[in-house]
Amino acid sequence: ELSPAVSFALRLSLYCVLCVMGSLLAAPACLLLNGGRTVRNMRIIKNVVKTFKYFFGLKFEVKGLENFEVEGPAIIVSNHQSILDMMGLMEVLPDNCVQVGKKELMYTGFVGLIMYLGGVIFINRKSTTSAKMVMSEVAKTMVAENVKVWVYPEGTRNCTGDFLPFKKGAFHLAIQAQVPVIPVVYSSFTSFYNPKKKLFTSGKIKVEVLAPIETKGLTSDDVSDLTDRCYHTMRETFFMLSGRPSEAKDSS
Ligand SMILES: CCCCCC/C=C\CCCCCCCCCC(=O)SCCNC(=O)CCNC(=O)[C@H](O)C(C)(C)COP(=O)(O)OP(=O)(O)OC[C@H]1O[C@@H](n2cnc3c(N)ncnc32)[C@H](O)[C@@H]1OP(=O)(O)O
Ligand SMILES: CCCCCCCC/C=C\CCCCCCCC(=O)OC[C@@H](O)COP(=O)(O)O
Repeated sequence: ELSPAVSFALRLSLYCVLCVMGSLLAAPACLLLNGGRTVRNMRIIKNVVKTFKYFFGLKFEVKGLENFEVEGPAIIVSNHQSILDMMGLMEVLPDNCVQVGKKELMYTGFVGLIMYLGGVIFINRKSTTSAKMVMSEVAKTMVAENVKVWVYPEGTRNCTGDFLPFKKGAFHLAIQAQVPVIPVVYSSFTSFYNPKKKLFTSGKIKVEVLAPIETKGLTSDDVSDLTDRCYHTMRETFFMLSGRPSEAKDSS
């Protein structure tokens, strides 16, 4: 038996190797089949990434996939615990959906290349003005091109077993484009993955796609309310899926 710390390092290294090799494999396929940067490449990327879970003994239990079947574009928001989230993302990713990511990810070699080819929208988190400009451009193109956009509203990875406060960008975007918000919640990883404790074992992740929240008729005045509503609904679902009592329940 390997010690947990050695096992942690090996398994995380394997994840990185899989990501790089997967990207090496998928990039030519993306270029040959679809000719360049397009959301259609996400199907190829998704099929490659969906095999990764078997290497780590991870199981996904998904509920509510039918909630993705909205007419036209939407903003999908979900909690962000770790770089492993990429597997959970690809497990449920609907067609025609791109993600918002920090621009540093573009410079990770082949992995950055595959994100670029898949149509990932890169934002500069150090410049609010430029991030907002990119996002309002997205509000226009997502409607014109019938694309869904996946945003991690916590804005950074957070594996503490609770949520960080939500940033409002995703909700501005939904209201500007007048498209529904579809929340997706992943149960806590803390029982099988904890980088601080050097823990990474096999495990089960519960995923729930929640009912779409309409934004038709809402204005910029409603952004805070919409953000709060999503935050509370998702956090309550998170505690429920993670098998812990909900604080939110007590107060409502
Ligand atoms: C084949 C094998 C392959 C293997 C590898 C494959 C790899 C990949 C395949 C693809 C997978 C890709 C996965 C990518 C995942 C990446 C995840 C990330 O990188 S998460 C980090 C980046 N994402 C985010 O940060 C999104 C969430 N953040 C926001 O929404 C933010 O609000 C912001 C970024 C837009 C701005 O942030 P910040 O500068 O911190 O400022 P704020 O405090 O949030 O806002 C300041 C005020 O501005 C208002 N605001 C925000 N947005 C808008 C807007 N669009 N219009 C108008 N106003 C806006 C906001 O409300 C604030 O005002 P206030 O008065 O305080 O309300
Ligand atoms: C030439 C450079 C070579 C570098 C090679 C790097 C290879 C990287 C390999 C595997 C990494 C897998 C990346 C999967 C994508 C997951 C994206 C992600 O989850 O990014 C974190 C980001 O959301 C939040 O950032 P912070 O938590 O604020 O930080």
